[in-house]
Amino acid sequence: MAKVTIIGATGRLGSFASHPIAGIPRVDEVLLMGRPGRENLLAGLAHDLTDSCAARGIWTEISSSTREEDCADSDIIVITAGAPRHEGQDRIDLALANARIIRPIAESVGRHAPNAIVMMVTNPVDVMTAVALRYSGMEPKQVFGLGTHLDSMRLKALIADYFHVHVSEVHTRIIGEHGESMVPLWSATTIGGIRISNLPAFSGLPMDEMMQRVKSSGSFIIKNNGATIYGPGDAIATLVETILGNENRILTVSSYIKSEVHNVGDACIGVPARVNRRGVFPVPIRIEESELDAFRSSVGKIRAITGEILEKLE
Ligand SMILES: NC(=O)C1=CN([C@@H]2O[C@H](COP(=O)(O)OP(=O)(O)OC[C@H]3O[C@@H](n4cnc5c(N)ncnc54)[C@H](O)[C@@H]3O)[C@@H](O)[C@H]2O)C=CC1
Ligand SMILES: O=C([O-])CC(=O)C(=O)O
Repeated sequence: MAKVTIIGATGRLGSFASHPIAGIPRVDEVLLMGRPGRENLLAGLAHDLTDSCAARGIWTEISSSTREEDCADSDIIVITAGAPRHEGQDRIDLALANARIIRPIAESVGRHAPNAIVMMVTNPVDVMTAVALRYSGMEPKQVFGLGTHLDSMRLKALIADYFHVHVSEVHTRIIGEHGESMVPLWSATTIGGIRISNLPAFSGLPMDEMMQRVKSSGSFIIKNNGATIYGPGDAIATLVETILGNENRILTVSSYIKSEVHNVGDACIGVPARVNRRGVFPVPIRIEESELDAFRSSVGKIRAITGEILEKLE
């Protein structure tokens, strides 16, 4: 059984994510953490979530705290603390302000829960994953970000809709930045195990429109509904379940890569990784030349921004 801690639990995403996480059978304890001064909010949330467990007929212990040391003994720590973007902003615009929030959180997690697996969600997620890795002092396999997993799921749903097939028949992947420079791997996209380029309807596939839709999903939802909650919340829960179930699924998460993709690396970025109870393990892959050029440029962008941010934090 496992303890999952959510840091940033009073926020819109943190509070929603706690709901599916509390329902995962291998989770027996959920700790909702927030900043000092938020005790009442956290207590109310914990009480409501306890009621939700009762209504679902499950027994998960829900607690709340503003004391850093209480994250000790966590198996997984999900970090959603930090500012969200507003209409018109790019995720990258949040980098310095959120890095200043994530640094002390990462230091505290490294001190109190050095054996946990840390899932970074705060944006810009690739840069924040690097900040968490640096300041927690933990190993790369232990610290990863939600990366392009949600983007990959968004594309998967669009492809399933276009080909009129069940979503589980579609395998696809977006790698690179969780942001403008993300790279769809059309060469690795299959339906029922068949490459989509071998299917008759492929010639009409509106690839550019689909990618535009994926890239603008976050801003569309923020503009119309204030925040993205259900998509990322359930994506977070899927990852928690994959880790605790030691499932060895290949999911596209932000991990530190040295040179796993055609010698491109030295950044935390969305890549296919094997996810299990010990953490995340990027899978060395070969991709097509045009995809590689785009991935190289995405890695270059994130490496440069990460370098600037880490320098400013020193
Ligand atoms: N990677 C992804 O796919 C996604 C990432 N996000 C990111 O998750 C983060 C949270 O989003 P929301 O929950 O919508 O925002 P929110 O504003 O509702 O919640 C933010 C949370 O961060 C906490 N916080 C703010 N400043 C803090 C500080 N100085 N120290 C400690 N905690 C602090 C707040 O108390 C609150 O709990 C944002 O950075 C957002 O961009 C959101 C959706 C998807
Ligand atoms: O768009 C945002 O700012 C939130 C996010 O990362 C997403 O939903 O993809």
